[in-house]
Amino acid sequence: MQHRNITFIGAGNMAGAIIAGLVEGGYPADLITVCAPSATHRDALAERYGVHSRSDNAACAAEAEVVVLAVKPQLMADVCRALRSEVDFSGKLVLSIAAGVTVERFCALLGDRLNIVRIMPNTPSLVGKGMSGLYAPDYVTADDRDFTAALMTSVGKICWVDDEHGINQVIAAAGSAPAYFFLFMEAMQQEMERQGFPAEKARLLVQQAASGAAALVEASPGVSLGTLRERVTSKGGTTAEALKVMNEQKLPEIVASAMQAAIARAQDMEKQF
Ligand SMILES: NC(=O)C1=CN([C@@H]2O[C@H](COP(=O)(O)OP(=O)(O)OC[C@H]3O[C@@H](n4cnc5c(N)ncnc54)[C@H](OP(=O)(O)O)[C@@H]3O)[C@@H](O)[C@H]2O)C=CC1
Ligand SMILES: O=C(O)[C@@H]1CCC=N1
Repeated sequence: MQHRNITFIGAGNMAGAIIAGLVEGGYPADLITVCAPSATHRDALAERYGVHSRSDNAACAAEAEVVVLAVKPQLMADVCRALRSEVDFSGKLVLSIAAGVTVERFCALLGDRLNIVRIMPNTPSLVGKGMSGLYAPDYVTADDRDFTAALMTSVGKICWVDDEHGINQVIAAAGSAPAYFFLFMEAMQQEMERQGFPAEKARLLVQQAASGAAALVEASPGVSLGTLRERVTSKGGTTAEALKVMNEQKLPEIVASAMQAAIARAQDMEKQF
């Protein structure tokens, strides 16, 4: 892949996960700068991955070919206004990983026809197992799209969406989704502890079941998820009883409502931020 000079504005959980995945995947650390007001997170990334750590957003953005906006959505407008007063974004590629801040909003904040790609990543990028949705307005060049795709492919898999609303749907299915699985796994671990297993053993059982199931899905592209489920579910057996409880208590409906709530929140944020 091409290597460009990248500045991350924000050094939090998601920026850190992408930086870790990039550097561990071979992206030159020397080409990455991370900017945040306090030294705590950015210096930890600098120490761990060898990237540059600085506090001056505008100076770092001005020197970069690629600026990754990785602050919380509610701070994005203030951060962008401060950048715009000092940085000329023409000729730069801007990548936003924020939920709920649209291309239209970024153009209003940073300049018309801003060269921007919206990315919706997730934290498993940290271990090279990320899933990112990507959206770019029509005028973004093939070269910039290819660079962004290669960048995010180096920390996981990618999926382009044609319509910007697709980013909100990606949030529901991938950006927020690790937390759904963690909640499910936490509940399983807690029940095993109630059953008398020590925490460490309970976690191991749950962790291996989850990562094994995910690996099996990945290794069986032609097999539906329903079929994989059925292969575990012996007639009259234990799994059938467990799934009966989950269906009686409407787990599929709960999941659907939760995903719809994530999408609705992203749409609210688009109006708010
Ligand atoms: N967490 C996730 O799983 C995902 C998050 N996202 C998106 O990523 C973005 C960041 O989220 P997340 O990493 O979780 O947030 P965090 O709260 O972990 O990190 C936010 C970072 O922004 C920094 N920051 C605050 N103010 C400024 C400023 N004025 N200039 C530069 N940096 C600043 C903070 O600095 P300091 O280190 O000094 O506190 C911190 O490093 C959000 O927009 C979110 O929607 C997208 C997909 C998944
Ligand atoms: O919770 C959030 O808003 C962000 C976006 C997706 C994951 N975390």
